Amino acid sequence: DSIEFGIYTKVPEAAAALETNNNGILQEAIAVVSDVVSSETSNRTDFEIASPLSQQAARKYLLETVYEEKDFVNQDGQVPPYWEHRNVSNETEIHTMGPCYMPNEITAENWRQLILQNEHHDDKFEYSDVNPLYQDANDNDLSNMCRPSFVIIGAGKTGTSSLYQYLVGHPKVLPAKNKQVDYYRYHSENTMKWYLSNFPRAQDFLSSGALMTGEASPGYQPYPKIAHMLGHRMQTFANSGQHLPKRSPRIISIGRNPLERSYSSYNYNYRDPLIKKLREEDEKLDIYHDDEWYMQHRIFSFEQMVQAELHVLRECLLTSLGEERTFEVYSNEEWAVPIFERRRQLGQAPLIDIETCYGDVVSDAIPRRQWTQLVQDYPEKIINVPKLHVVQSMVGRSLYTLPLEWWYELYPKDELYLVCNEELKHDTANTVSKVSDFLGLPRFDFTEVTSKGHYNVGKNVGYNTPTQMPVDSNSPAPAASSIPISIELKLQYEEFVRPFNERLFELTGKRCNW
Ligand SMILES: Nc1ncnc2c1ncn2[C@@H]1O[C@H](COP(=O)(O)OS(=O)(=O)O)[C@@H](OP(=O)(O)O)[C@H]1O
Repeated sequence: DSIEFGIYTKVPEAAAALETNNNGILQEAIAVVSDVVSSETSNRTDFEIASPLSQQAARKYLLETVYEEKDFVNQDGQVPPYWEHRNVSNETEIHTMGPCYMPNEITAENWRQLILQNEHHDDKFEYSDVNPLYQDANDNDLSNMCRPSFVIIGAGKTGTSSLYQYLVGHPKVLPAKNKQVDYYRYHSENTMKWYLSNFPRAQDFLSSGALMTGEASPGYQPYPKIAHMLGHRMQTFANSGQHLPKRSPRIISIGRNPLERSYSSYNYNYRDPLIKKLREEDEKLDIYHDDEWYMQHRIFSFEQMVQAELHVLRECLLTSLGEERTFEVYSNEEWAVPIFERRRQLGQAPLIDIETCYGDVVSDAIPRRQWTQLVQDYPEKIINVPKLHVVQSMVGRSLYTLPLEWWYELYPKDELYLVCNEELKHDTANTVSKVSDFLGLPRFDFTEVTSKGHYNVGKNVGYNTPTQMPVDSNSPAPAASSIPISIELKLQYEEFVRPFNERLFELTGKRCNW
């Protein structure tokens, strides 16, 4: 009775609908007025509780309880990813749940409950529980799950952990289960459902009023196939029966002084874990050596490794070898061939997959051609480490433009953003603010968040357990001048990387101080 009272008094069209038996309009009307009705009577009927909630009504609730219109368009007129939605008549409207798939069979009552239940959340977000081994998980049902709105793709050792921690410090950004989900790099055989289970759920968005979540996996950037797969999968699953906008997340990349990045990677991916491992083995035999001893006897120096790699890269990139090998690898990729062709016609630099430069395994002892001489000259030194692909490309991963040229081919230019590590270091809060503006987030003062410190500094090992270092403690990263490399080799290195830096600045329209 109370429902009918509401309809007849508040929505005259519904009365007409009832008379003509037009059930569709009636349902809509019921949903729209149900909150008015519920405030008028505490005795709601079962009929109302079970009525399906229309998108329009759901949005109305959201705006009354969780969001404000101004959340959906920031001070620069930017809309956070996935919140903009064009309806059938091509008018822009806000999508009901932005990056999230609507909970299944949502009714007026359980929608209200979702919001109410979570009103007093305590920053602990829930993540769905999807077993990665369960390959048949039904990707058609992604209800309740939410997509990342940004992905920090790299480069490794440029400050990705810090930038991620700073961004999730924004009150409207929720963290992923781990900073580094690595889905497209190490788990791409898993379902999309598994990937999304690494992000907070629709309930968490509703309870906190968040606008987005995201992740940071520096293993994505170097690989052209990941550049393609990420966009392709996100768009394929965009609709999943719910007509979400067919968009990809925004892509963020950080560049850092190339030599400093190489040195950070040398320490983190090679020297430190290797010393740790060798020392553990020696300790079992009651032997103790200091770091210097290991550096002298068991570990290749930074200088030696840079020299070996530079040799291979010159051979590959200063000739047409890299181009030819890349073409060979990608000539069967449907998505890549037209890009090659178009660039050729426009006279643009050919795309290169730098991984093709390093060649195959030579033997058990020599995992890559570039180290042949080194391993023969110093047989007691060790080159095989667990993250060998990172070590083999210590210089290569500082040639940021090579992979990014692929990403820029595959994503709209205004959905990609380059951060300079040096700006992140010296003008931290401002730099994070600019990234936040790019993401369409409402303006927020990051000073308190960024002053907590630097993450994943120096000797920290483990991508998912960032160490935090106060910003005012001694600056973590060594200045380029204290990197153990001869002046001659440093000059060679710098001369080699310079044209690639320039290409990067031109590509991105942004110049860093190196
Ligand atoms: N705020 C800020 N500004 C500039 N630089 C910073 C910042 N925070 C961390 N760092 C330095 O970044 C290095 C770690 O980078 P990542 O977190 O991307 O590493 S990882 O690839 O995820 O392991 C690591 O470099 P090194 O210390 O030289 O190894 C950090 O010291």
